[in-house]
Amino acid sequence: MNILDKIVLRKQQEVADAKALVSIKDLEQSTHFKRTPYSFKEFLLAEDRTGIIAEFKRRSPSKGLINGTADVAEVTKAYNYAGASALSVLTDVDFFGGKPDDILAARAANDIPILRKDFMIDEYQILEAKAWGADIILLIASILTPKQINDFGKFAQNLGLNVLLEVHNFEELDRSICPHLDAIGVNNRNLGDFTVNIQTSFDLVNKIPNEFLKISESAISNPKIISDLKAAGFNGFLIGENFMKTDNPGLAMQEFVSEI
Ligand SMILES: O=P(O)(O)OC[C@@H](O)[C@@H](O)c1c[nH]c2ccccc12
Repeated sequence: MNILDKIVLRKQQEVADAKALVSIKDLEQSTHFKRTPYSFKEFLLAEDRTGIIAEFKRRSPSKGLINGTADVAEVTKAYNYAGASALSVLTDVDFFGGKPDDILAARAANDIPILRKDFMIDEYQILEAKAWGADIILLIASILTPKQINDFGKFAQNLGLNVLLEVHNFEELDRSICPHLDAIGVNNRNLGDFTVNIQTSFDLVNKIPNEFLKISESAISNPKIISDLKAAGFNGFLIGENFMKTDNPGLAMQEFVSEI
C-alpha cells in the first residue's frame, strides 16, 4: 500500500470519529458558519499581494518533523504581513501534525483567505472547513472520482467556499475538470512516491483552461522561479517547507519575497 492509500484509509476512520463526536447541526450552528468566505480570486490577483499561498505545516510523511515549535497564530500573521494572498493550514492529524484548532487560531488572527489543507473524502469535512472559518477547500484528483469532485465542488461552492482542485498530471486534469472549481493547482510533488519536479507545472499550465486560477504547488524554494511561473501563466504559488523549516517562517517569507 502506498502512503496515499494509507492516508486515505486513516482519514476514513478520522472522519467517522469526528462525525460521532460533532453533529452536522453543531457544525452549522458555529459562529464562523454564518460568515461569508473571502474570495480566493480577489486576494490572489490583488496588486498589493504576492500570489503566495503560505503554508503552516509541522511535519509531513516525506520530510518527517519540519517544525515542532512554531505557533500558528504568530506564523500566519507574519505570512499575512509579508504579503501572502492566502494561508494554507494543514489539519491532517496523523501524517502532518495538524489539528482543527489551527484553522480557528489562524482565522482569529487574520483577515485573508484560509485553505483547509487536508484529504477531503466526505461532505462532512467541507462543513467542518466552513465551521472552522476556512475559505477554501482542497480536492485532490488522485484520491477522488470525477463525480466526487463535481459533487464536493458544488457542495462547497453552495456554502460560499472556494474550491482548489489539485492535479499531478494531464490525465488527472483531463478527467477531473468540472464547472464547480475556482482554481487548479499543479502539485510538483507526486503524492504516491514524493518525487518532486517543478517542470510538472510548466508542462501542465497551458492545459488548464483560462477560466480557472492557476496555482503551482510544492518544492518552490528559489524566489527567482516565481517570475518564470508567472510568465508561464500561474497566479499563485503554494509554499510550505521552505518557510516552515526555518526558526522564523514569517521572516523567511519576507526575505523570499524581497528577492522575487
Ligand atoms: O512544503 P512544500 O514543498 O512547499 O509544499 C507545500 C504544499 O504544496 C504541500 O504541502 C502539499 C501539496 N498538496 C498537498 C496535499 C496534502 C498535503 C500537503 C500537500
